[in-house]
Amino acid sequence: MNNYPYPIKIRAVWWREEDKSICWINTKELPFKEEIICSSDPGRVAKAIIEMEIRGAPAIGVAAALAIASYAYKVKTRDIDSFYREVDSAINILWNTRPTAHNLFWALRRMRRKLHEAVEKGVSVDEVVEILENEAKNIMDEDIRANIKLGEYGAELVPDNSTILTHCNAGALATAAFGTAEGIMRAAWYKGKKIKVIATETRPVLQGARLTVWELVKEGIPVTLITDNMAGYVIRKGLVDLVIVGADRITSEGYVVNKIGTYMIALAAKRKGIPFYVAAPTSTIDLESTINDIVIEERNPDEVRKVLEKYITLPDVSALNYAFDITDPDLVTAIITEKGVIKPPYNENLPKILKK
Ligand SMILES: CSC[C@@H](O)[C@@H](O)C(=O)COP(=O)(O)O
Repeated sequence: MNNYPYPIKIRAVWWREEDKSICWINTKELPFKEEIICSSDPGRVAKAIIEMEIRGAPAIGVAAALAIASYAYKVKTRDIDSFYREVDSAINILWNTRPTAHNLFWALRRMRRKLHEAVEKGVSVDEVVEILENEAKNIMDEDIRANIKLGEYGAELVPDNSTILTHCNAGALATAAFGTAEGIMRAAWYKGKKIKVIATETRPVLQGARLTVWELVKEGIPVTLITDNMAGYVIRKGLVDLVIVGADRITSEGYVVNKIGTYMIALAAKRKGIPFYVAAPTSTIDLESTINDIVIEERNPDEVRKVLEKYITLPDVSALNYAFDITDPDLVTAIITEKGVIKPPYNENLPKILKK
């Protein structure tokens, strides 16, 4: 297991075998400090997700699954019904952390299904614990493999010597490893394509400036940082050949929910006539949902009033803090998944690809 065709230099979340705990790199501290935290407490992992120590839709899903597996080892009771109730309430704690990232619910549903099936079969608590560990490890490994696969599909769409604009962090730190949008950049880079990246800073949490820049520098891929409000101008000026972003949720019609600011970039790309690609594993696609079901997370307005914990405005000014926005399907050139590149019409082609 774990034979990946490319170097895996950065992991956002992983399993620590010695004490069956989940570990993560605290992205709140990057790029200044590489702090590793390990825990088996679902409440602690939930806090890490809410406060964005762990963030990025696929990473959140993997972390939630590993947290459940780790907690299962710590449950004391050997009575299967009490065990079921305790693990089920841990699932609920993680369920109520961030409302937009589809991968969270997808991963927790998988864990709950395994728990339910095992208990129905009448197996022992120790066996269920092992089943949960295997399922969580599968979710993690599948995420890494999906990113590599979609990275390879996407790399074929990246011209040599091109400049890619990306928004926020859809990198290794937003997934179990390798990244989605950045997975494409990594695959293109390892295949020898000379690419350059323009990264937006991504206010208010600065994932682009703090995380994307750190990752790309570590990889040796040339990166230039811009403020979010420069994106329109650099696209208009012809400094960008293509845009690649990640996604937190994709609806059945092909609406893309991604980091706030994505929509403005998609509009500018359309106007300029350059491709706007969305990179996401199929675990981000929710065929059951339509645009009416999307819940956009609203975070503490203090994130907008502050930069790196320091107020930049009057502390009591009214501020909005939508964490995500919605990009219409007609602005999306293609959705790149581990099952292939999906072109419009998305309402017809998404279900076809997902059934593969
Ligand atoms: C691969 S996750 C999707 C990303 O493009 C992006 O929206 C993102 O970084 C997630 O947001 P975050 O709020 O940091 O969890």
